[in-house]
Amino acid sequence: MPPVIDIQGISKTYKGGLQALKTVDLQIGKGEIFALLGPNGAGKTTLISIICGIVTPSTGTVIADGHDIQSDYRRARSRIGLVPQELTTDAFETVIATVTFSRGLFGKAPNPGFVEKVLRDLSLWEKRNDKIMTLSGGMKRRVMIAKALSHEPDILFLDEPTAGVDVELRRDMWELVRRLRESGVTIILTTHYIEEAEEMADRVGVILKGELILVEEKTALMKKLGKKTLTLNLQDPLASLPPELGEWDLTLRAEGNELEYVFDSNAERTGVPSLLRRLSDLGFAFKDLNTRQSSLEDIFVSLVHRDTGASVQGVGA
Ligand SMILES: Nc1ncnc2c1ncn2[C@@H]1O[C@H](COP(=O)(O)OP(=O)(O)OP(=O)(O)O)[C@@H](O)[C@H]1O
Repeated sequence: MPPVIDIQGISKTYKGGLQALKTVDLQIGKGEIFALLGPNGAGKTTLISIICGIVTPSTGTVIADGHDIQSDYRRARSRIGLVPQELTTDAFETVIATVTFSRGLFGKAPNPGFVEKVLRDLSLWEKRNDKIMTLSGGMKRRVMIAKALSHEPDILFLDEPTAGVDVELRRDMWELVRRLRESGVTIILTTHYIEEAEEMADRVGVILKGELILVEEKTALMKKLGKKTLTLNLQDPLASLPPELGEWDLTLRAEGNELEYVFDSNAERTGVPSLLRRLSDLGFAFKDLNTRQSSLEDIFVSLVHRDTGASVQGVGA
């Protein structure tokens, strides 16, 4: 099946010379949930804006649902719904008028039944006659999604969909995204909440300094790069790491009360049994132990560190 979005050789240098995107090639399949991760300023919004035809690329082509976003803009754009990062709504209009008007902008015939369904799906029906300025921030964000869905797009972009919304609304949005995917909509989202990508995405792309450094199935990524951490709660605290334990990658935490060992869970020899044996030989007793699989966030942070040597800002819940 051909991809629903085909990005070939896209790059962007803004006026003034800043290269926001190096050459990006990416194909996204129909019905996929694709999460684009990256620190602030990595180029996520630039890439989304190019795919949606809002920013002109310096090189390359984007085909959305069979239509070239530049030479066949209107048809390509009509297939796409975009929920931008910024809340941009007509504050004095009612919810229903705004969403109905958005549909008209794409040349779609009026369909009050469809608008009602969108508003009900987003729990906005009760608020349909309220002016947007009177709504809470979370409700306004729902209105942005309703606007983006008003013309029945089959590709939906969500740029930081849950930034600044409470946990309950975030869960509601995840549920909505899943329902949309079940109805065949392809979803591309950018997020700073890695938990969001971990929860929902089929595939993950990591963008750093304008470069797409990795695109991978989420489960494969977590399996491949995932590490495990073994934590031992010591009976008696240690002042420092004994040199006899030098062959293991250990860290002393909690004022010497916890010994942490990070290991590759896919490796043939994890080093766990030999570590436990050595501890016992040395007479170090422990009260408890547990292991934890690394999260997508751990993986992301280590990737960013590896590539930039810098700390990651603005990442994480
Ligand atoms: N219109 C513009 N003119 C010049 N430079 C721009 C413009 N828009 C973005 N940039 C620059 O391009 C780079 C990428 O920005 P972009 O907004 O795409 O990043 P982002 O990954 O979406 O970041 P964030 O997570 O902060 O939203 C940044 O250095 C930004 O300052």
